[in-house]
Amino acid sequence: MRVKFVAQATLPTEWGEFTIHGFEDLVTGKEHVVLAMGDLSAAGPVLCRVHSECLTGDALFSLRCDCGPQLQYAMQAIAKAGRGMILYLRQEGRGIGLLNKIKAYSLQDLGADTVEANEQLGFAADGREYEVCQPMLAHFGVSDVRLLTNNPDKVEALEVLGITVSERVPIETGLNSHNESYLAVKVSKMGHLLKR
Ligand SMILES: Nc1nc2c(ncn2[C@@H]2O[C@H](COP(=O)(O)OP(=O)(O)OP(=O)(O)O)[C@@H](O)[C@H]2O)c(=O)[nH]1
Ligand SMILES: [Zn+2]
Repeated sequence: MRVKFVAQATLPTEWGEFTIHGFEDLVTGKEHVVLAMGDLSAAGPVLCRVHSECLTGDALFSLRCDCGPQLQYAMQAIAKAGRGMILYLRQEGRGIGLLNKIKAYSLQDLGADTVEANEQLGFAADGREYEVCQPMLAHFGVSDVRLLTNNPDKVEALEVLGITVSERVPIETGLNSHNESYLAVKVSKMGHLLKR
């Protein structure tokens, strides 16, 4: 088994009451969480966000990226729908870890873009993997999702795992003057589907 469910509790937020479910990743040792709301085992695809950890954006209000606003948007959308889930995966910095992401930011301060900085450090542009999503979704009896993402690779990664992505729901938010070129590179080099 890839993950072990450990505990759950209520998590009241500004937008409504979620439940938080903690999982131990038995391959990486990471502690992942799911925020859930509503009856996930009911019929019909579940509104779902697979969010990769970004300490700087999710918790420290950084304007370098769009992660914080995307997380808030997803929580609000799920609260509005009354049903949905966020898989919060601890793969910081597209899998390279927090300290390497800070090294990458340092190279970006000198002119590299988000992809070049990773490559200069000897990493792939995106080192994330999504295998852990399959057993986490299965824990909730979910096999069909409406996925909040702009990243087609993420849709494909879930489909390869046997998860049905009935719909890709765009999550375009958080544009500011500091992340404009960063988001443009996600479109031009990483294939993200952003209209702006
Ligand atoms: N290495 C690196 N990681 C970054 C950088 N900016 C954001 N991240 C990480 O990227 C991850 C989020 O990935 P994104 O590319 O923003 O978006 P996505 O998850 O692929 O796609 P969406 O579902 O549309 O949000 C988080 O783990 C962030 O910590 C960066 O400049 N360098
Ligand atoms: Zn971020």
